[in-house]
Formats: sequence, structure tokens, C-alpha cells
Amino acid sequence: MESFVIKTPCSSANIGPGFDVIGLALSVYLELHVTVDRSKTTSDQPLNCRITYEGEGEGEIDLDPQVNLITRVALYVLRCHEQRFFPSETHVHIKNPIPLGRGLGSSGAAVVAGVMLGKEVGGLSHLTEDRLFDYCLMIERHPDNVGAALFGGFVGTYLKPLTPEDVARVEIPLSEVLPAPAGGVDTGERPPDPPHGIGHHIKFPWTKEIKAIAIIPDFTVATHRAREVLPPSYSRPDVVFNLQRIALLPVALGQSPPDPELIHLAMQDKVHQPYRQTLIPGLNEIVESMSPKTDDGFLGVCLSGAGPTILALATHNFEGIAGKIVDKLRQFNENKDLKCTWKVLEPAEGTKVIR
Ligand SMILES: Nc1ncnc2c1ncn2[C@@H]1O[C@H](COP(=O)(O)OP(=O)(O)O)[C@@H](O)[C@H]1O
Ligand SMILES: N[C@@H](CCOP(=O)(O)O)C(=O)O
Repeated sequence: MESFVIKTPCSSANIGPGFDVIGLALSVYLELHVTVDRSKTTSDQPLNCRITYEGEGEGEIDLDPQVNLITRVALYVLRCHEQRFFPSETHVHIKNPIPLGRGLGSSGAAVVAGVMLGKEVGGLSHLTEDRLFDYCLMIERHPDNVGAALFGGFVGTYLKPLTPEDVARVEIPLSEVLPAPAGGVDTGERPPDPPHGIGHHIKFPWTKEIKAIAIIPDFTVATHRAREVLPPSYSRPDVVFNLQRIALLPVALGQSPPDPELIHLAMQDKVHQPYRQTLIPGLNEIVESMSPKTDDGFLGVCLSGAGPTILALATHNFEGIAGKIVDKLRQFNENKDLKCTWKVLEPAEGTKVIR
């Protein structure tokens, strides 16, 4: 019996001005506890795989390996390598503490863990981390979450200009990359291989005095919905505003001791947050009302990913800062008793396979 654990961090994408570019892996981990019993030459499980699940989304996430995002992604990797099923018999126990649809990269973590699962059960040791990134980008098409979850730390991610043929390949509809389960019928068709080197990343320094407070309201915002509210184009002043700040952000967050005024300035955004505040009542008021002058220990604040989680950076006074943000969220939400949880998180290592 072979067994191993795949551990993948959650992530906070964008971090102010870095829409679709910057990602921060944080210390809450999706774990896949995998066993492969190759002595069982036949299996009555669909695709030879049994899934069990605990944690966020328990009872809600589908445990059919043809439907579950993690196993569908693993199958995509396997099928690109002429393997149509999981090895007999695979058991994947998913432990998920990452809340779903809250802007903490649950789907990015699921995609990265799924790609790693495909690599491990398929014996595909030639797949490097960079190549795994290509597979992730065929599924989650913005690179910030999957880049952070795969490589870890505070990362800048970018997509390489592709040849017209490769552009056509990465624009293949997701339904062809991860075919919907057609009544369990396996057509035998090989899915499209990812082009090589779709995305790249660079690691930025992060000074250890800075902690990330995630304030997580008890409602969901689906990422695709939060992308639909964004405009198709931007004014030059708004683009220049973000460019000026993104040039500061990686330096500002790497400096020790941190410079609160610089960080506060560097975390402002005009590309996604102003449009998403309709989905996250109180976001604008939080951003406008908090500063290092008014709030002890506070460095800056932004929407985490597509929201609704709010990410505040601070050196101390975590409870005071989180409490103020929770109060504002309740003040502007229809539900004045809106439940919110908060956690102080640290930058995390990337995806690991533990044997
Ligand atoms: N551990 C998981 N197992 C299976 N599917 C998952 C898992 N985590 C997330 N997902 C899928 O991703 C969806 C959430 O993705 P998304 O809207 O992008 O929000 P998030 O900000 O949490 O990434 C869930 O509704 C679910 O379909
Ligand atoms: N850059 C993306 C990030 C989405 O992150 P998620 O954690 O909400 O899935 C965006 O802002 O749309």
C-alpha cells in the first residue's frame, strides 16, 4: 500500500493594486490523504477512485471522482499521459479548512492539489513545478492564486505572450479541458495538452514583522460573478494609479522595519475593488476609513481575491483592527448580525508531497 499527503496552502490574490498578478500563499492548508492499493487489481469504485471529505464544504462538495474538481483535474493530467483512470484502487481523503467562495483561493488550492495528485498517482515524475503550473493555468486562468498555492510565499505572476497556435490551445473552452461527466461515458479522447511555459512567477521578499489578518464574512461571492462586474476597459488615470502603486508594493512589504505610510499607499487600487464593492457592502468605507494614523499597528487593507474576505496587514493590535472591520461590514450589510470570523495568518510554503 502506497500512501502520501499533498498539502496546499490557501491564497490571497491581488493584494491591492496587483489584480490578476500578485498572490500571497497563507497558512491554512488543504490536505489530500491519498492511499493507492495496487494489490486490488479490480475496483468497484468509479474510475477506481473513492473520495471521502471533511471540513469546509462537507456534504456540499460532490464525491463522485468524475464531478469533484480535485479528481477531475487529476484525471486531466492522467489523460494527457494516456492514463484513463486512477490506479486501482485509489482513496483520496480530502481535509479542507479553506472556506469556499470567500476569496481565499479554495478553487486555486483544489486545482493545484489536483494537478499534483495526477502527477503522483500517475508516476509522472518528469513533470516539473513549472510544467505543473501550465496544467493549472489550463483550468484556473488567472495565475495569481494557483501561482501562490503552487510555489508558496509572496509572488508576482505573469503570462508569456504565446504563439497564435498556443493562444488557440489555452482558449479552448474549459468544458473540453475538464469534460463534464457525460453519464460516466468515457469517450477515450485525449484532452488538449497545455502549451509549454504559459505562466511564470517571481518571488518577492516578505518581512516577518507583517502579519495578514483575514476577516471572513459569512456569505459567498463566486469568483466568476465578481469578474463579471469588472469593466472591459479602464481610463488612463486609473491604470497609472495602479502602476504607480504596484511598483512600490513588493519593495514596501519586504522592508524591515515596515514603513506603514508607504504600505498603506502601496495597497490602494482602482482596477477591481471600486467595482466589487457592490458585492461586498462596506468595502469602500473600510478602505477609506482606516490608516496607520487612525489605527495602531495597521499597515494597509484590501479585498482578498474576489472577496468577500477582507485582508488587513498589521504588525500588532490584530483584535482591534479585525473588530473595526467586522463592525463596518455589519454596519453596511443588510444583516446587522452578519457572522464574521477572523484569523491571523502568515505567508506559507508552496505545495508539498509528504511521504
Ligand atoms: N476542496 C475542494 N474540493 C472540490 N471543489 C472545491 C474545493 N474547493 C473549492 N472547490 C470548488 O471551487 C468553488 C469555489 O471557487 P471560487 O468561486 O473561485 O471561490 P474561492 O475564492 O474560494 O476560490 C467551490 O464552490 C467548489 O466548486
Ligand atoms: N485575480 C482573481 C483572484 C480570484 O481569487 P479568489 O480567491 O476569489 O478565487 C480575481 O480577483 O478575480
